Amino acid sequence: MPYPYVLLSAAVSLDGYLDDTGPERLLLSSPADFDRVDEVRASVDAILIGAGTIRADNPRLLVNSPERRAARVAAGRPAYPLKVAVSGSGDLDPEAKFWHTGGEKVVYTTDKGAERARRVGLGLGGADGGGADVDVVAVGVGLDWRRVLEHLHDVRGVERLMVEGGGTVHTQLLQQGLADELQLVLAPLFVGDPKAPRLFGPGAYQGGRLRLVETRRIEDVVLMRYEPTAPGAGSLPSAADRRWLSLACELATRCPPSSTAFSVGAVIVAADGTELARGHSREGDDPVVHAEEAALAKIEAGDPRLASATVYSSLEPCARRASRPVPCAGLILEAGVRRVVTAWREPDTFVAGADGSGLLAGAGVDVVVLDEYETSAKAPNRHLVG
Ligand SMILES: NC(=O)C1=CN([C@@H]2O[C@H](COP(=O)(O)OP(=O)(O)OC[C@H]3O[C@@H](n4cnc5c(N)ncnc54)[C@H](OP(=O)(O)O)[C@@H]3O)[C@@H](O)[C@H]2O)C=CC1
Ligand SMILES: Nc1c(N[C@@H]2O[C@H](COP(=O)(O)O)[C@@H](O)[C@H]2O)[nH]c(=O)[nH]c1=O
Repeated sequence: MPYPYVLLSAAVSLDGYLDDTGPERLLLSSPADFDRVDEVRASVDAILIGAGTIRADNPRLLVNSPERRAARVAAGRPAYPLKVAVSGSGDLDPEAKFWHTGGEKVVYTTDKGAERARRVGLGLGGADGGGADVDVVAVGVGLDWRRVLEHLHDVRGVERLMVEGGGTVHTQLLQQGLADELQLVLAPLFVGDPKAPRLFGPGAYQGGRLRLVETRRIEDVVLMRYEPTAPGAGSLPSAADRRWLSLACELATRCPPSSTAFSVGAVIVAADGTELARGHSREGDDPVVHAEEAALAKIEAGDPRLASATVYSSLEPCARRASRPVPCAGLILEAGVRRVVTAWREPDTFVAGADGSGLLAGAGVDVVVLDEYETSAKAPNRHLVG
């Protein structure tokens, strides 16, 4: 199920705090950085915050620039992005500015939280009750982030989601592998108060390093943009899974053309997000080598990282082949890899009933098919499959 692209945005002090404990919101960004944040807001379909930030900051979360709002409208979009809040308790002040400014609003909350929110007038559609255009979505006894993202994508049409904190929300989205990008601004000041909120709390983060994609000086602050790299676990896809699979699809376009074989790309990634190898069909001087085979051949047999690695392949690994004794599904099993992410199930073009995914799953491998990448995986094979 596709999710929106999730962009986490925050500003922190040199000692890692999001705010101080005073009554006013701490301004960490510089004026030009606040303008950059406004630009990012104008580029997204929705902005999400946790109820803690509504209670602490009473934010409006608007696109402040009239020019940017006009450009959105000219492009057929609403002037303001959808505003999204999450709350377990439903302890939401109906007078908060969040509900009375900007465009549409939605709050995801528990069944009990929804009752409480409705008791104070949210979601009732009253002209002056604060519920005017707030959609209160009850999600059951607990809030499952995947369900929230799915709902935002499928029901509200959100393709790009900006998350503006606070720390509780950022921590969960990062730890659950649901963040596509982190935009972090480092401000040259200290908070020094251990009671102040931190950006990231304790818990299980991805091992290894995130990918640094950009640094930018903006007046006296520095913007750093990172992408998480760690594969998901088991059948649950992570945001990084999508990025790696997208790379596999891109590698497929580099294959020497053929009218008798598919063009496929593959990447093998360790559990901590380190790329171990990549390959594509017919690479080097080998006219029959497959992508997964080419990638696996670059890793020493018995490499201890293989047991917890993920193989990304634009087309599912082959189950049978004439040109080699062992098909790619077999090579993956021999290598001890236990997780495969693919975009496209093999059609009957060359081998009838090929079921590499079934073969792998039958041997206990987690096979994840992200069919939203199928079109991209097929692109270099259009002459074969139409
Ligand atoms: N410098 C910056 O860039 C930013 C700073 N901030 C600062 O961060 C602070 C607030 O951070 P924090 O207190 O962590 O609050 P958050 O904004 O992260 O909100 C946390 C609340 O969101 C709800 N929530 C989050 N996850 C779940 C879940 N899985 N299930 C149910 N409910 C959930 C809960 O609401 P409930 O309690 O209603 O159940 C929870 O208490 C403020 O001081 C603010 O100024 C905030 C954003 C950006
Ligand atoms: N303090 C702080 C941020 N705080 C974020 O901005 C929100 C308020 O926005 P607005 O309603 O437009 O005033 C606030 O609730 C929180 O999400 N953001 C940043 O980029 N840099 C900062 O220094």
